[in-house]
Amino acid sequence: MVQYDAVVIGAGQAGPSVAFSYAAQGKRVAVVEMAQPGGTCLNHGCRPTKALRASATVAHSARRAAEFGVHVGEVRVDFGQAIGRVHTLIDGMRAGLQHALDSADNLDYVEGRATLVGDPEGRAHRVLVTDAEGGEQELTAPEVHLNVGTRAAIPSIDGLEDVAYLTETELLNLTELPAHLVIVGGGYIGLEFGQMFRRFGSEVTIVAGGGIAAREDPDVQQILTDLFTSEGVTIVAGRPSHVRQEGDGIALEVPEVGTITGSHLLVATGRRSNVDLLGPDSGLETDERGFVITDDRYATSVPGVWALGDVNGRGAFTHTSYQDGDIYLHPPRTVAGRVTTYAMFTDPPLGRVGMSLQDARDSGRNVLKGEVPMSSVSRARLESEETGVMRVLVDADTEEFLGATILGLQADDVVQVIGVAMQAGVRYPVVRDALPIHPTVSEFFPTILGSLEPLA
Ligand SMILES: Cc1cc2nc3c(=O)[nH]c(=O)nc-3n(C[C@H](O)[C@H](O)[C@H](O)COP(=O)(O)OP(=O)(O)OC[C@H]3O[C@@H](n4cnc5c(N)ncnc54)[C@H](O)[C@@H]3O)c2cc1C
Ligand SMILES: NC(=O)c1ccc[n+]([C@@H]2O[C@H](COP(=O)([O-])OP(=O)(O)OC[C@H]3O[C@@H](n4cnc5c(N)ncnc54)[C@H](O)[C@@H]3O)[C@@H](O)[C@H]2O)c1
Repeated sequence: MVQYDAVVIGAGQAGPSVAFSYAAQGKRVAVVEMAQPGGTCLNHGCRPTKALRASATVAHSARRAAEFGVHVGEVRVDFGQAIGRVHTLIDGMRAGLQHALDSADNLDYVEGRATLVGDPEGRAHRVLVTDAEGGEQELTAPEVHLNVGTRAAIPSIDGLEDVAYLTETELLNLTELPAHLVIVGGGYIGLEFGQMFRRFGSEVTIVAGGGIAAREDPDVQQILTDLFTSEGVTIVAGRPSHVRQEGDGIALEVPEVGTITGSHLLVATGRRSNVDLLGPDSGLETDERGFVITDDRYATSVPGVWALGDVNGRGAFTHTSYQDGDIYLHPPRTVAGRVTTYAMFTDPPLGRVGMSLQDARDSGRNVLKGEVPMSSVSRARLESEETGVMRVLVDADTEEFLGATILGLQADDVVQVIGVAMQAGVRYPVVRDALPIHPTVSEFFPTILGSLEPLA
């Protein structure tokens, strides 16, 4: 049994920063990781997908080059090379983190799956670590920090377990381009991968229960549907009832549509919490979705155990997870009142913060709406990127920002103008009257905020 001052379980976004900070204060810390340091984001999430997206964007721009008076000849995608670039980048980033974990004083990096095995004497938590060969060691500490994240939630579809389906992890390990990628799920993962693989040259069919980008406003869903369709992606609304292997490929029965066949099947139907991997004796209270319940400084129902990142259900993004670590390390900061700004990295991307139109209608507040189509935004016109819309919602009585939906050029960055204003409690006339840079997308916020109308 090895004693520590703290054990961090999971080397995702929040865990390493807590561990490095503790170790720098002279506390003895163990970081237990069952897969690879960097967690989902670094190894099979944000970073490899955005690196791969960069190749897809280049292919798309090259195909459009003649529109801009640039002639590049035939565009040929070498998927092996594109994915090789991704792995080189990611391996380098992971090696940097691994080196930092291995070389920090007072910090032990322990490979294996951690289970919480109870606290019979009420003094220290016991963490059992089982490595890939079945070897076990026990660690004890008065403090345990959970950063165990989530994994792909696999829907119960008849026959699914008998076919070679992919999650994002296996998809990113392909070295050859799928001839026809069928994606179940039209959320972030389905749309980001769907557009990329289509731009690489795969046939792509998205089977979206509830439609694509189901949480967004109908006009946003329609713009995305039109965009994807124009690029040759097939979108069908429905939920597969049955899946089977058919020759080298797969066949899905979708009651609303019929049979869909493809060479590869990606399942992208949401995430589930990894709290179950901590074993049956963790004693942690969870919500109805299986996420760990915490207070505003991440304390769980078990004294001396904190939960940071996706596993606490307070965010589902790298930036929320990373910030959990930062907030935790800087008391008396709390997560209460955090404004979560986020983006879906289609091209063009969708930037979101706060209320959608439906949320605003449901709020019962006196809401004003301002919007412009991207086709009116001069920067977007100059770059021939006219797809999308900029929309801002404010409270007419309090002048607070309520939300923004920006679909279009640079929306992932542009939306942060409103996100920061909301977090800072800035009233909308301040942004309306601020001086913007020309020609940028953000320069349209004063225009939008100067022409607000009551929400119908
Ligand atoms: C394809 C994809 C694309 C994404 N793109 C974006 C994006 O562009 N922007 C964005 O903000 N977010 C994105 N996300 C979401 C983002 O990856 C997650 O929100 C983020 O990684 C959560 O970080 P975390 O540290 O909370 O958990 P994770 O990154 O999941 O880390 C948890 C770690 O804990 C380890 N672990 C779990 N249980 C145990 C155990 N019992 N013992 C030992 N170790 C354990 C896991 O192996 C893992 O390394 C994407 C996700 C996916 C899947
Ligand atoms: N850009 C980003 O920040 C980014 C990118 C990728 C992933 N992520 C994170 O990963 C999470 C998971 O992404 P995701 O796309 O898997 O989930 P999601 O929740 O965004 O979308 C899943 C979709 O699958 C549909 N669905 C569920 N079961 C189905 C079934 N049986 N048949 C057909 N459709 C079905 C749902 O209706 C939903 O629209 C996101 O919520 C986000 O937190 C973030």
